Amino acid sequence: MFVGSARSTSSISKNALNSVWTQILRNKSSVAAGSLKARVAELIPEKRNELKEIKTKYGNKSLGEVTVDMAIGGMRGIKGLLWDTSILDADEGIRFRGYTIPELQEKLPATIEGGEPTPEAILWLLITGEVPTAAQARSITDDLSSRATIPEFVEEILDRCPRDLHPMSQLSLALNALQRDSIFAKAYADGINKANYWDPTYEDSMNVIAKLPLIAAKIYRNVYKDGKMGAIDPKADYSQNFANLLGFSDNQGFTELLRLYLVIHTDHEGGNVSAHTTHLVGSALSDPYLSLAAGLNGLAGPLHGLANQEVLRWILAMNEKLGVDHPTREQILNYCKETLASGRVIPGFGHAVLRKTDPRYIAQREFALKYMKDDHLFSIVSNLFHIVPEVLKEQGKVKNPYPNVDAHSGVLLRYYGFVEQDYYTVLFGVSRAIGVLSQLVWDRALGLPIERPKSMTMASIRQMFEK
Ligand SMILES: CC(=O)SCCNC(=O)CCNC(=O)[C@H](O)C(C)(C)COP(=O)(O)OP(=O)(O)OC[C@H]1O[C@@H](n2cnc3c(N)ncnc32)[C@H](O)[C@@H]1OP(=O)(O)O
Ligand SMILES: O=C([O-])CC(=O)C(=O)O
Repeated sequence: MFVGSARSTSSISKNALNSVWTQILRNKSSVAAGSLKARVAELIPEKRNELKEIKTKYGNKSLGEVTVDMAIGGMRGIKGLLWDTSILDADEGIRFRGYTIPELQEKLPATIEGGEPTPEAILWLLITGEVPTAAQARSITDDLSSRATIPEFVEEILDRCPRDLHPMSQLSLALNALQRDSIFAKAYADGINKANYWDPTYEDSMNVIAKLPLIAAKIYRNVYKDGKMGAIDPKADYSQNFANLLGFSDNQGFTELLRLYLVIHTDHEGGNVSAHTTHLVGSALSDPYLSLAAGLNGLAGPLHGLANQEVLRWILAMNEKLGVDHPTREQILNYCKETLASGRVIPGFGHAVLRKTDPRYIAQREFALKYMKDDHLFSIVSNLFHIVPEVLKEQGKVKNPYPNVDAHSGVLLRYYGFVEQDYYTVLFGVSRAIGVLSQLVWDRALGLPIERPKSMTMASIRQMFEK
């Protein structure tokens, strides 16, 4: 029996899986009226028609030129993906279904009066494109907590992991193991009609999102604490439950930070490594567990999500090296120059698409100004905000010298006593799941095909232009 579960967590047997799927297929009317799933079902014909119309009207139009530099340079700037849940403007930053972060903070339901919006609310928004009412957001809370169980064998796998196996590797391992219970994989094996792929994809995606706090907290409690964990409280929201499971139940500041963190990290259009990988692997009809695990393996890279652990490590290493808590401007400048001179990047700065300060950084800065303006590490982050861009600009090659989302998060988490920086990317992964799985439901609903771009050899590029 898994300690974090709200109800029996004995492994879902083959028969149980069969009956879940049979129920979904036979009893569509069991989808509660007004639920998120019912809304998705209503939107699907509309969206399929919209895509058909776009293909008919614009199918043979060009989205832009592809140069040899683009093919060699990480496909930067190539418009080659369909991704509806969010879009990034190089100067303005991210919009989630058309809304900026301040707009989300104004419009999405919160748990506390005037507080941060909830991940449940953005999940509804990302999947439907519609701002949920408080009752709709609450229905997601209830749905997720009713799905929040994990089988005993997954718990055992995590218990057997050595403590020095990186938390992101453990997360990926656990997701791959949970795949045994994929409703999509079962439905595919049973010969589901492709028109219905979205349904088990939705079920798997909601299950994954619901189970992630349990898995993530289990990893945290095993690696850094005594391995014991509380239970899901069906009355609490997703972030409160996650905070409880991690062992931060009395820390309201941390829970509120978690709400902000889990909302702003969800999605960053389709081309980033974690989103693109989830989409790519999903395009082979690998189920949501396998697709997300692949995406999170990409998130675990230091140029992507892992930068949020690297930033804090880098700041703390600076303080240790200098033997001070409040380094001067000159000391910070020299430390940045030393980092660059040793052939390393300054973590938390630069971006493949953004060309201005990341609005997710600004949202976190505002949170810090509200709740922890006198924290000494926040003052270092504020100094870096001004100093690093100067140093990077001097180099003359960095396209965006400004801070990204990862430059801030570690210092906020540490302020609330969440000090284990090697774990931070797991929080990012829990959040990113919400965005990439929302899109995955639409990938299957819209019948998007297997992804397979053309590659070139050096010889074939020469041949094209040297004839
Ligand atoms: C959630 C996220 O994933 S946000 C990004 C998190 N990652 C980081 O913060 C790591 C630090 N930043 C970086 O390494 C880069 O800015 C990236 C990976 C985010 C973007 O990479 P690119 O699109 O290739 O950046 P760009 O075109 O500006 O790179 C040009 C050169 O500047 C360098 N550069 C870019 N950012 C930095 C930086 N923060 N510090 C030092 N050098 C940098 C690149 O390494 C590259 O050098 P090279 O020509 O010798 O290979
Ligand atoms: O957009 C990117 O390439 C990286 C990023 O900020 C994210 O995925 O959140």
